[in-house]
Amino acid sequence: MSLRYLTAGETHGPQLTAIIEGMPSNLTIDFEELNFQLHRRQKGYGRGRRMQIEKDTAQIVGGVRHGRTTGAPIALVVENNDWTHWTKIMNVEPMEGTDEEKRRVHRPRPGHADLNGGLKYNLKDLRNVLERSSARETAARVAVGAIARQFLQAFGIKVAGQVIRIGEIEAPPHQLGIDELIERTEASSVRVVDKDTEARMEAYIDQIKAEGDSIGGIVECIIEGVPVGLGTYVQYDRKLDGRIAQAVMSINAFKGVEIGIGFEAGKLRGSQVHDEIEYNEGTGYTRASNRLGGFEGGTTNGMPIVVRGVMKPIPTLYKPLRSVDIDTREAFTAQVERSDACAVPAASVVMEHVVAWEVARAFLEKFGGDSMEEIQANLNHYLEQISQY
Ligand SMILES: Cc1cc2nc3c(=O)[nH]c(=O)nc-3n(C[C@H](O)[C@H](O)[C@H](O)COP(=O)(O)O)c2cc1C
Ligand SMILES: C=C(O[C@@H]1CC(C(=O)O)=C[C@@H](OP(=O)(O)O)[C@H]1O)C(=O)O
Repeated sequence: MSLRYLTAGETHGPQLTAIIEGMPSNLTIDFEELNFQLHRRQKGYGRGRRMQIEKDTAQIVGGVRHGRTTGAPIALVVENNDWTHWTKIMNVEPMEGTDEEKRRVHRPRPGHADLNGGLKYNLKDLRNVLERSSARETAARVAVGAIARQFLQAFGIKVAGQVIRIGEIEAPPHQLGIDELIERTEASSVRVVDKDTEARMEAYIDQIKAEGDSIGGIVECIIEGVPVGLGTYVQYDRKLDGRIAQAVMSINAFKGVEIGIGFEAGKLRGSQVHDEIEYNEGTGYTRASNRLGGFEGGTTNGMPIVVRGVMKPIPTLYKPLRSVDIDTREAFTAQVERSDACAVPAASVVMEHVVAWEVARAFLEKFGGDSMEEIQANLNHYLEQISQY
């Protein structure tokens, strides 16, 4: 059985819940680090008022004893502080003439899941769609991914993320190593490495917000220290680049994904794209460059995994777009719900965690075992084998 998880919970309900199955025993859980990852997801310039209400922390309510995993399913919970303000709206049926009726959502927002969800599940209060389609759910996914991240870290694998673009403003390229990248992006309100870009992005987000509009961008995730041989070319659904692409596309508002130079590859010649193979005593086989972002044949090649994702602008607009009222079928502007103007920095943290999860899953498939010790022994054996190759 491979590693898997499910989440449940509504954005204005009491809590988000996740169950992880397949984590080996004897992984030490650093609770402070887990909560730090949740905190990172809440930050970022352009977020709305909700992030001032929430102070996300995960409670682990199953599968961990004395700070270590036991091999049993891990259950975790992230409470919604906002629930106290929403209890009545969430619990009382919105009947005509009541206060709750005023909070019923019936003018779907273009770009959000409202109308599709209403039609598909036959729901006349689109709040039932909004509650689950909200990116609040990504708090649970970051909590899950933070455990995967700790699993990877135990084998020397590091994860970083950065914002590459917000709307018209692109971050200039840099040559920083992963540790410095982590340090610099952590100190930035928009998760970029240089202060000038940060200031320009902040001013740009302010302007967009003042105009009642929203903005998206491009984010990048880098995973370093991954051994060669995760994923495989032998079956379509075991290709790790494909699984990572699915994970990235599953993040709310993501409309595209690329690995390495991605779409650029369509413009260049083979000689400008493929990474030449070298052999060094000590480190073994390596590549002279990493344009293919760590993958050939759906399999890791030992170079850092580099993934980019594009996030569309936030659908809820304070200056709303045209829509149709589902009660009357008459043209109306879309409903305005409290909203972020830009969540690209937060989305970069989400991306780190969904990618880390997929890499951890592939790592366990390759070096499978029920305890951390067994997996370490399998890894050591494999590393010895490839050093002889
Ligand atoms: C971190 C994050 C925060 C988001 N915040 C908002 C928001 O405040 N308002 C909104 O309308 N959409 C927000 N979104 C986007 C919607 O959740 C998303 O567009 C919606 O679920 C529809 O799914 P789709 O865009 O993937 O098709 C956010 C997305 C992410 C990743
Ligand atoms: C709650 C989060 O993001 C929410 C994502 C979201 C959406 O429509 O996706 C809409 C907003 O919800 P609310 O109306 O409650 O403010 C965001 O705040 C979060 O990221 O934790």
